[in-house]
Amino acid sequence: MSGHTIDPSLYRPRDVVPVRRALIAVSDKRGLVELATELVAAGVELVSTGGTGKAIADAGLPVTQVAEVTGYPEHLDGRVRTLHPAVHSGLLADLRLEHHETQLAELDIKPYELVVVNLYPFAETVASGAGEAEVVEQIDIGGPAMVRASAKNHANVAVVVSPDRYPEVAAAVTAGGTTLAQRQVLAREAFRHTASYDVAVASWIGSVVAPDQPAEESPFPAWVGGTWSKDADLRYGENSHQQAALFTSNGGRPGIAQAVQLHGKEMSYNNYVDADAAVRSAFDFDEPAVAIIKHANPCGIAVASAGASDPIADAHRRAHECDPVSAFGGVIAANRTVTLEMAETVSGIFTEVLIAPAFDAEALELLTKKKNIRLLTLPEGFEATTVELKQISGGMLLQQADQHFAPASEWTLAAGEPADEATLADLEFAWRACRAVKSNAILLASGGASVGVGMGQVNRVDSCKLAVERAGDRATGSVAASDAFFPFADGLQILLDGGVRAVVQPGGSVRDDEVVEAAKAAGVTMYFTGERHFFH
Ligand SMILES: NC(=O)c1ncn([C@@H]2O[C@H](COP(=O)(O)O)[C@@H](O)[C@H]2O)c1NC=O
Repeated sequence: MSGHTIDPSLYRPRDVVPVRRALIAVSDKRGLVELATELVAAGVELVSTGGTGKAIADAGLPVTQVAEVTGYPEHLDGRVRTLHPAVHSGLLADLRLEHHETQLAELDIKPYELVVVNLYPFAETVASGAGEAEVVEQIDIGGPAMVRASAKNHANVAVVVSPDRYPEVAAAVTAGGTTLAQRQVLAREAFRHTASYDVAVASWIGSVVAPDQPAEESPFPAWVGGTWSKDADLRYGENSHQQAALFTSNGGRPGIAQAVQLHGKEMSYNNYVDADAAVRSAFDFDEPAVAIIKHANPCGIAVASAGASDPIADAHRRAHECDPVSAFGGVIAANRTVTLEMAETVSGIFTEVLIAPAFDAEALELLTKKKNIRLLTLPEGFEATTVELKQISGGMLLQQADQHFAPASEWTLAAGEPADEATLADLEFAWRACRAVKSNAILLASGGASVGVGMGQVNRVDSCKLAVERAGDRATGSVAASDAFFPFADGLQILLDGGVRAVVQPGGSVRDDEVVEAAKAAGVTMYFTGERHFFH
């Protein structure tokens, strides 16, 4: 049977509801005694579950244990405590309806006007690495039931799921009661809370207890849930006629969305997109590295040179030298603390955003003098994304992030002499750096720094032309990486004509022979990696 239909004329209006009786069952006991003290002072009768009731009683305040209300002791190891009509009828009675009031009186059940509940720490227990049995016991049943019942009945009951709301609710109670508008907002918060909680439970059971397929068949469950909360409305989206907002994931890994802004104007939509690309690129390296991004593509990536006195400053200087024209107004990510020396260079260049794990105090002091730069630190616990999501109309695509990287030791020599150690290191740098460049990607590098980047072209020939043109004289003697194979020898020929001396690419084209012949004819070393790094 679906829900009852009630004649709308039967509802008696109810706005301010004075609070006489409150049900409190909280796992997180922060602020509990303060709240209980204010409620008791306002003449409210408190009913509580075991631990909550004990904490209130220990503070010397009067409280009734819920077992006295239900007539049943808390049993089955606490699985059944509040699941009883004496509780739930008191939460669900719609006192705008005369017959609900009558039925409640006939059953001798007293209504609640305030419910304060927070749930067992399910997500925290999962995160702690606890075993299945322990996690199962942290699936709160009675709590969500009370929260949902009270939120449904917000015409009569105020439901509080966060200690942040205690002061305002206590003030309302003391002032004579909660208003309908207040209860509506609390109900909204309550349903979002239980929805997020159930998504966490459903995700855990579908990934840990009963995966839809064995992990070797698919790491993706047949159902994916997630909830996000709005962190900020942004000034506009990609363009000024598009509205946009930043949402942070509830319970996901912290990333750019949780970055802490230390200085500068509000982050824009494009700033977030570029900061994400910058971090993706710079944090792909273990050694000190800097990436400079424009329109989601790197216009300079470098690692510190061996023996540099200030490695991160050195990496930045060399990343900037790749393409100073494009770096104007860029978004920079550094994978190490920003030093004063790096700050001195950055402060001379118009930069939109600089994001790093931290800033030295002198660096921060210098950079905060610049009005236009935004300075951000990455959140604690930041880790690169392992699963990527792309929205398409009617659905989304999920994929594992491109985290597999074949080192030089796994490559095959396809043409020319084996590269010496320094050249091999440069090729490995170029191969890694090019996977942060939108396809078709060609990246020329020298000494652990990009010197020419050809990105996002619809054919590889144009990417080769771009990379060589941007590198200018620096193309001569550089090494090149191509994110996917050369379908013909024409693109490679542009690199060879530009003076590139070693190339790394996946190989695998039906015309590999032609490509290899062109490299051999030019006396150039070429390695095949056997894997590609498309990035769209
Ligand atoms: N079983 C029940 O009927 C039940 N009723 C309330 N709880 C939870 O018990 C906790 C409070 O317990 P205590 O007051 O004992 O610390 C709250 O997180 C509340 O959501 C229950 N626990 C789990 O389902």
